[in-house]
Amino acid sequence: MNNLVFQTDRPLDFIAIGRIGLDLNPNEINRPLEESITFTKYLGGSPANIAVAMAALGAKTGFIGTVADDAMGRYLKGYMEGKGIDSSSIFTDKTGAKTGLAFTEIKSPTDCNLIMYRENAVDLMVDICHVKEDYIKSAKALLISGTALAASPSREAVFAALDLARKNNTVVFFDIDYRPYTWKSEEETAIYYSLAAEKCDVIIGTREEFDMMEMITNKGNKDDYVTAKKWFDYNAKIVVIKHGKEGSIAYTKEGEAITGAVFPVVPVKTFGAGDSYAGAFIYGLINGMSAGDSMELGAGSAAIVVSSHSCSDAMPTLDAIKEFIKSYEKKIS
Ligand SMILES: Nc1ncnc2c1ncn2[C@@H]1O[C@H](COP(=O)(O)OP(=O)(O)O)[C@@H](O)[C@H]1O
Ligand SMILES: O=C(O)C[C@@H](O)[C@H](O)C(=O)COP(=O)(O)O
Repeated sequence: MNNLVFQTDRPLDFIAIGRIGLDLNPNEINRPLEESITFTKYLGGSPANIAVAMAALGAKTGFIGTVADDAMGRYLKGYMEGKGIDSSSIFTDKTGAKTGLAFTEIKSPTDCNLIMYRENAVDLMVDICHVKEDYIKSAKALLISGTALAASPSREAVFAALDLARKNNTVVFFDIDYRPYTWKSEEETAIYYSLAAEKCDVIIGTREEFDMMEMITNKGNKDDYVTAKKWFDYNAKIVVIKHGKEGSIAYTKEGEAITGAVFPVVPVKTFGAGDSYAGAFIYGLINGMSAGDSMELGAGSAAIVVSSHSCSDAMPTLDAIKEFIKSYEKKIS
């Protein structure tokens, strides 16, 4: 049981809107990117990764977004379809915009960086006309992620999706997903993030992401509870603040503070922790699990994904997460 109300009579469990792009992960790891020679291409983009995570767990999943009118766009749409994700709202852009690229650098298990190529990024071409009320209404939950607020027309499309979700009792999750690329300034980011967060039921972000979002209204605050409480005065029912390998804490509007489980591992790379955590956490909540149990599922999924070379390709099934948690607990007992 948790404090969210999901409409049970919906054909889809979950829809995400926003970024879908490519991750190019070096095959020669534990060295600077300058020394990496070959790369493996994976589907990437935080909301797309979360959609893949949900589908791997068995959720009926859809996606709203735009892909390039070329081989990379076809690859990404085809990949989603291959995972059983409904692609009826994945549109092919005709303006010549290109797929956003994320080159990951895996210097060591804990020192990882990202270079994003996002000039004229096609994922930011998602437009209000791509957001259909019937589609939003067909799902129990909608996920928006912050980077889609960085520019028009994507910004307006996300706000339209938010309003339609609220009108139709589709529960809205907000993954802050702060990526400095494509934003003009930190102040601009904080303002649009806050306007979106006010409308959301569940907000998920790292401590640093909340610091960014609240830089105008809660400047200098480092207290997780003060952070969470601000959003309960609007529409939030759960606020999750992530602290990397130290774990996470969730606050509920009813006054609970839940410390999330964490299954520390020596990772291959740090990427993908947030997206896999979000996917399994949301899956748990939609399936009636408590916030604490959902956080445990998220932490198990994240431990598996950081131990793998990719994000999207490594998203685990429910059985794989349960098996991982069982064997982890056996190992440390
Ligand atoms: N080295 C690690 N070992 C095991 N679990 C991890 C590790 N790093 C992160 N996680 C899990 O992933 C969750 C989200 O990670 P975090 O790094 O805070 O998110 P993000 O990737 O969005 O920055 C954490 O709460 C934790 O459960
Ligand atoms: O979101 C992107 O465009 C890049 C991702 O695909 C990337 O792999 C990544 O950084 C995952 O983010 P995280 O889960 O928050 O670590």
